[in-house]
Amino acid sequence: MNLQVENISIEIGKKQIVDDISLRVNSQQFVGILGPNGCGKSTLLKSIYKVLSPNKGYVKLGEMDVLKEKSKKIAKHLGVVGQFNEISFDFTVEQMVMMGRTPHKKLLDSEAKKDHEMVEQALKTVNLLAYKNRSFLTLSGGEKQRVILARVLAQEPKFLILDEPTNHLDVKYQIEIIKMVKQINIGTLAALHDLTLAGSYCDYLYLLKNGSVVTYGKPEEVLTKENIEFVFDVKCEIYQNPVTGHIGIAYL
Ligand SMILES: Nc1ncnc2c1ncn2[C@@H]1O[C@H](COP(=O)(O)OP(=O)(O)OP(=O)(O)O)[C@@H](O)[C@H]1O
Repeated sequence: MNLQVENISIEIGKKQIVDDISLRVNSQQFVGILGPNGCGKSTLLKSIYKVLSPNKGYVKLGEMDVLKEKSKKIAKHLGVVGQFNEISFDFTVEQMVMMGRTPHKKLLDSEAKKDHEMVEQALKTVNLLAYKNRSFLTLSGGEKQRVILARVLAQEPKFLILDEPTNHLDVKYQIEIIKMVKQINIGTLAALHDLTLAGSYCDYLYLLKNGSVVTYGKPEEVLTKENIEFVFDVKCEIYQNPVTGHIGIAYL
């Protein structure tokens, strides 16, 4: 499924947080949003997954007008991994992942064989099957993040929104999660902080500053020393990593 975001502006308490942003993610593309803390990445993503109403603009997911469509219909197609995954009541890992099946069920539907199979498969993928009866609240930050990803996998989405999906994860799981998401091979829009990771795995990047898009394009077009200094206020040199062949960044 593809995503089209047109002229989104979001004002919160008279402050312009997102200023006329348009972007596109084609189906099967992995697109990254980069920018400093507070530049509006999460706020923009929230407006796409309907937690926040923009003041202006529209969002199309496939043929659906996201801002007008019912949340349940959107949830059948759109999976979201947010930045904070805290919950107040405790659930087991299995119950948390089963919640991903909710958009596919009718009112009072019980859990069918297929739901259990999907949950098991998703837990296997994130390497947490052995944790299925553990209490979610007792997990580490990285384990929680993987459970949330399993919940999204069980949801069988056609498009993914990820807000710093590698938060809390050690280097092994950072890479695994990104690879896993790429393997699902559906349109994905992800806010990321790690520029090297973004440069290695994203097909396309949008670079934000103060709520606006500064530039966009392929990683090698966006991750230049001039753009990085302008947006993040740090000096660096860009090189080709001799081992991976991807973009390397040496901060000065
Ligand atoms: N509900 C709110 N009320 C007031 N200000 C808000 C609200 N939500 C976001 N903001 C402000 O909007 C700006 C953008 O926040 P946002 O969370 O979108 O940034 P971000 O780019 O995702 O940052 P980070 O990289 O730190 O996660 C910040 O200055 C934040 O304080």
